[in-house]
This record gives sequence, structure tokens and C-alpha cells, in this order.
Amino acid sequence: MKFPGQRKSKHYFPVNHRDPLLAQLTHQPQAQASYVCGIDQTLVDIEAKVEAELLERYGLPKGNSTLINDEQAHALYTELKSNNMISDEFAGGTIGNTVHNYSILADDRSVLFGVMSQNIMVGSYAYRYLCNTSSKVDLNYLQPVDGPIGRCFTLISDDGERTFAISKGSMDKLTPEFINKDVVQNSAALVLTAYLMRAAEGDGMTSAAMKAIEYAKEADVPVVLTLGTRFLIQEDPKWWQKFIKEHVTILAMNEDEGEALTGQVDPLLASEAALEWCDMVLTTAGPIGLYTAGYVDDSAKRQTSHPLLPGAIPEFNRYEFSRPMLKADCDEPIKVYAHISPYMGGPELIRNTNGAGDGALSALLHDLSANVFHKVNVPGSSKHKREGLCYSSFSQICKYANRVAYEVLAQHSPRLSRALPEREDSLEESYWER
Ligand SMILES: Nc1ncnc2c1ncn2[C@@H]1O[C@H](COP(=O)(O)OP(=O)(O)OP(=O)(O)O)[C@@H](O)[C@H]1O
Ligand SMILES: O=c1[nH]cnc2c1ncn2[C@@H]1O[C@H](CO)[C@@H](O)[C@H]1O
Repeated sequence: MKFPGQRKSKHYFPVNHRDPLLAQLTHQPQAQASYVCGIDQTLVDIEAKVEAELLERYGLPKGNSTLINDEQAHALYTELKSNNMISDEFAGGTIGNTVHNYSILADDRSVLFGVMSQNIMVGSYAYRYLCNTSSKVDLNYLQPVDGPIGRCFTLISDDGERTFAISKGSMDKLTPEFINKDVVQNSAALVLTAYLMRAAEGDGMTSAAMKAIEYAKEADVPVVLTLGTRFLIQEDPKWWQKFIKEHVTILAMNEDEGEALTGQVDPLLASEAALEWCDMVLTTAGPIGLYTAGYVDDSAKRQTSHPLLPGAIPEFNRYEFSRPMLKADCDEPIKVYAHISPYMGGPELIRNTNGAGDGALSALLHDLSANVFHKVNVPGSSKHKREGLCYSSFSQICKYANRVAYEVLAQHSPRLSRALPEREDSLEESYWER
């Protein structure tokens, strides 16, 4: 496990110091590993820049992720290919991207549940998927299927907005028997996307996801849900509210999905509303940056030294130096919020923002998993006197998530090909001293 804390900041674990906590860690012959697991619809992204007219012609609402049939997929692919419009074909999938990025950041294992074609030709989509996935993502639990994996036409409009058309292939054929109970129950978190809940009658994906949730809840493993697209949520916000209340520990969404879920346009108010149903929220808001929100026990709250921010909740960041806790672990839970503007104002050139939100979530998962790692290996640490959900404070998680989102934008791919620069060993320095 590479700690988020190779950064020098005082909120991160100072791996370079010979402090007593570290001594406990280094004297152990082999530190016990921690990992996250996720379920996804195995998909390759086929990226192309398109005009609004093409979206209209294929009946694809801008910004949505729409399922298309084989005939439409064939026509769309032929049109994009014959006009030389395809810029990239790369492994995708919201959770595939997230666990891949987690493994790149943590330099450590994650586990992906999903399907994979049992016969793979060199150059096929299945082949590309495997080639474009970090070797630290454990793919040994994938279910072999007799058919192709899915294709996600990622259609980028002039304004950078992405519209997805999904040709599902066999991506939803995952069955509950292929969810390994031990793997789920020993993980630091189970990560899911709302897309898993829209599998058709007869496809096993939704029941596989529900089985994994059941295993995770039995073992108190946090369930992390990312909402995918506002169109899915606005079909039935009440259903999603109930789903989150019953099953979800940490919710990740963007401001549109937050509005669809809660009716609140303001991302801060949407985050606050979602805290009624779960323990922690990560809300990304494009050029506005991102928010984290959650709970801390009144006795463990820590006041920020940053300026207090105005907003729909005045001075909402007052306790942003607190570490997130499960609401149930608090005697007197108080709500805590933090916000950050885009790192360095965002990269100079943003071709599209596809996957930036997934990147932010992978940073949060890294912090959470680092906490589990630290708790298992340094149980005596004062850090674990109170049950914390994450290693770092709300404020620090904001910075890290934001930095990773920037890197996704700067690398022009939802999947990081390299981690953050090693030289940048302090978030503080990289943020403020340039
Ligand atoms: N135009 C932009 N300028 C600067 N930073 C941006 C911009 N768009 C996104 N970001 C950064 O990326 C983060 C996530 O972006 P965004 O809210 O667009 O994610 P998203 O809609 O969930 O994306 P996806 O669903 O494709 O993963 C933001 O919090 C911000 O840090
Ligand atoms: O229906 C879907 N299931 C799983 N992933 C999807 C779906 N639609 C789009 N994406 C994925 O979302 C990522 C960016 O966040 C893209 O890489 C795309 O593959």
C-alpha cells in the first residue's frame, strides 16, 4: 500500500519520519494488505467527437447513457468508423475506471467482479479491456461468458459534454454465484454504480450486485455507490433515496445527479440532503470544484484554519479538519462539509471531462483503504481511538480527490496511465506554492 501520505502534509502519515507509529509498521515482517472490490459492466469506450445532429438522429439525449440495440450499434459504429471519427478505443466502465485508478494511486490490489469473454482474439474488445487495465486489478474473479463484452460509444459534443450509447453485449450476464463472499467481506469497501440496477429481465447483474451488498452489509464493509447519470435517478428519485438509505455508506455524485436525487440545485444543499440517507457524500461540480460532506462526533470535531466560506450553509467548512465517521459511531453526530475549487483552476486544455468524477472517487477510496490498512497494521495508533471512516480529514480528501480529477483531465483519459508525480510530495506545496 502506497499511502496517500507519501505527501509531507501533517494530515498524512509521515512515512519518512522515524516516528513510533511507523516503527510498529516497519517491524512487522509483512504488513497485512487492504483492498477495495467493485462490480462493473465490462465495457470498452469508443470515443468520437460528434455534432448535435448525430445525437438527434440516433435518439440519444445529450449527457445521458442510453442502451441501444445491436442494429443501432452496428449503424453507429459503421458511421463513426467510415468517417474516421473514432479517436480512441479504451477500457471503460465507471467502476472499472475507478478500481483501475485506485490501483494506480495505491500501487496495490483491487478486485473487479464482472464478466469476460471466454474466447479472446488478439485485438478484440475483450483483449483491449485486459490490456488497458492495471495489473494490480485482480481479474481472477471475472465470470467467463460466451459472447462479447459491452461497448460504450462515448460521444463528445463541442462543449465537452459526453453522451453514452451502450451496446451491452454480455456485460449484464454476471450471476450471483460469481460474487466471492470472502473477497467482499475482507475488503475495505464494495464499490457499485447505479447503472447495475438497470439490467434487463433475465440478466443476472442486478441480483449479483444485490448479493454483493448483502455480503458487505453482513461484514460491515462500507458500500460505496456512484450515481452514473441524472437521467437514471430522475426516473424515480424516491426509489433511489430508499435504496441509498437501506444499502449505501458513501455516495458519489455530480451536481446534476444530486439535483435529480434531492431536488436541490445547490451542490452543498444536495450533499446535506443526501446525508439523511448515508454517512458520507462526495459531490463533484465540474468547474465549481467538489464537496465532501459527512459526520463526526461532536467530541472529535476539529476546526479549520482556512478562511470560513460563505454558501447556502454559512461557514459550512468550519469543521473540515475533522475525519469522517459513520453516523452510527457518533454519540452526538454533527454534519461536516468541505469544498475545494478545481486544482490550479483546471488544466489549460480540457478535451472532455469524461471520468473526472470517477477519478475523484478513486482518491476517496484510496484514503479509506489506507485507513483500514493503518488500523489493521498499527492498531495502537491514537488515530484509531475513535472509529474513523477515512485516514484523512474532509479537507484533505477534497484536495486529494480534486488533484486526481485534474490528473484525469490532464491525461485526457478516464483511466490514469501513471500515478501522481512522486516529486510532488506535499499537497500543500503543490497547491499553494506555485
Ligand atoms: N471545466 C473544468 N475546469 C476545471 N476543473 C474541472 C472541470 N470539469 C471538471 N473538473 C474537475 O473534475 C472534477 C469532477 O468533474 P465533474 O463534476 O465534471 O465529474 P463528473 O460529471 O462526475 O464526471 P464523470 O461522470 O464523467 O466521471 C471536478 O470536481 C473538478 O475538480
Ligand atoms: O451503463 C453504463 N455502465 C457502466 N459504465 C458506464 C455506463 N455508461 C457509461 N459508463 C462509463 O462511465 C465512464 C465515465 O464515468 C465511461 O468510461 C463509461 O464507460
